[in-house]
Formats: sequence, structure tokens, C-alpha cells
Amino acid sequence: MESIPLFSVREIKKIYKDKSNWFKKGRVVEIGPVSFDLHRGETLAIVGEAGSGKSTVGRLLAGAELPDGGKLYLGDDEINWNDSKFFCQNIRMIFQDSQKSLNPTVRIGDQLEQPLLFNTRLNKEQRLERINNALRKVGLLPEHAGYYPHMFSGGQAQRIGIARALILDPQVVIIDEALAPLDPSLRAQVINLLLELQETLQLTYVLISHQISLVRYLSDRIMIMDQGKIIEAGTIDDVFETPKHPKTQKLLKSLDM
Ligand SMILES: Nc1ncnc2c1ncn2[C@@H]1O[C@H](COP(=O)(O)OP(=O)(O)OP(=O)(O)O)[C@@H](O)[C@H]1O
Repeated sequence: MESIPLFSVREIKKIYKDKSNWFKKGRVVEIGPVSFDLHRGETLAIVGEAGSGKSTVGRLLAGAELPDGGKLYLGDDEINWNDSKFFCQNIRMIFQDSQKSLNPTVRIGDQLEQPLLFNTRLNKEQRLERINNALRKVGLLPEHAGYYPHMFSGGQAQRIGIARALILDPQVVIIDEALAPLDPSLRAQVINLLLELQETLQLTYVLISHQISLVRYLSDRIMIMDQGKIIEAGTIDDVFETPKHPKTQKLLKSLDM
């Protein structure tokens, strides 16, 4: 294993003023601090109940939200939080509802072309080649570029979400609850696809899920969050075999293992 981690996260945190209801008005919600190191090709799962802060961490990692503290490094380089182009090119996110995150009025090919237009200097022919390759990588066909989102099933839409995340050849991919909405057989297919892509492209994944059962076979390490804090972290085998925190033990008990 390489000695320098590919992706290092140091004490990132986010502070929100809770506006969710009148009684809690003014209450401060603090997410983090969160720190971890990931080597190239590894997967970290972030697991926690609704509201534990995992999606906030995902958005911070992808540069979609600015933190109230902390640092990110890709290899040796500290990432500038305001460098959205750098985030676009290196750290991408796959969302839960691919169908909804696609623009219904724009053909898939044009949606895949947008990040290439904004972030690369490829010419039209090169862009088309990238789009065809991205579609093939996720098990779709070049002719699918001419289709509109509604012409795809949920599983295919998820594949398009993956193609879109990979089109700029990122190093880190944040997968936020992207497996939860799929039925078990489709989910197995998407998990296999993610594992295959990870191996061929040496991708580094952060997998965010509220279902601990979904992450076991995809992850090397796991971090459990509760009320904005990390309550347990370790290798997947250690945490599954000897969970230390009572909440982790409860999450695992609910698995019916
Ligand atoms: N934009 C925001 N403004 C104010 N509070 C927020 C904001 N985003 C998240 N929060 C608060 O931060 C906490 C964590 O939310 P977050 O969505 O990160 O949790 P989560 O574990 O991903 O939950 P879920 O699975 O429901 O998405 C919650 O208390 C939420 O109300």
C-alpha cells in the first residue's frame, strides 16, 4: 500500500443554526470534527441514522458546501475550498435519486457533455468519444446518449448518474445513499458495477448510507456517526466483529445476523 494517503480529511466541521422548528430556533447543530485517511482504491463507509450528519460530511467532502473549519488533502496537496473546478475534476458525487438529479428536458448525451464543456478543452469529437466511453463503462450503449431521462428505468438512471460522476475521471467518488432506493437485485448489479469500476479505474470511494447492511461488502473501513459526531471508526471486520459503542452494537443487532 502507498504510504501517502490519496485523500486526507482533517478536522472538517460545519455549524448550522437550527431553523427546523420554532422551539429549536437558535439551537446550534455542529457536525464534526471529522478526520480520516483513505488510500487509492479504498472505500470508507459513513453510516448513521437520519440527521446524524453524514450527508453534510459528504457535501463538504465534495466541495458542495463550505466548512466552518478543517482541511482536505489530495495526495500532498491541500485543496482550496473555493476551487470548485478542482473539486469537479477530482471529487464527484453520486446521488440517491439519479432520475431526479437529471434534467428531464435534456438528452443524456448533452447532460454528460456539460461537465466536459466547463472543465476540459476537449473538442467535439473528443467529447463524444468520452461520452461513449462513459456510457459503455456503466453497461449502457452509445445510442443511449440520444435518449431523455424518462426513457430509462431506475437502475439505468443510476448507471447514468455513475457515468456522469466518472466523466471527468475523478479520483474520489462520494456515493450518497445511492443504493438505498434500488430493489435488491438492481442494487446487487449496481454494487458489482461500482466494485468493477473501482478495480479498473482505481477509484477511492466514500459511501454514505443509513443502512449498515449495505456497506459491508463494499467497504474497507467504516465510520459511525451520531448527532454530528463520529462515535466509532475502524476496519469493517473489526467494527462488525467487535463493535464497541452501544449504538453501533444496536445498529448491528438490528441486522438479523
Ligand atoms: N442547510 C442546513 N441548515 C440548517 N441545518 C441543517 C442544514 N443541513 C443539515 N442541517 C442539520 O444538520 C443535521 C445533520 O443533517 P444531515 O442531512 O447531514 O444528516 P444525515 O445523517 O445525512 O440525515 P439524512 O439521512 O436524513 O439525510 C440535522 O440536524 C439537520 O437538521
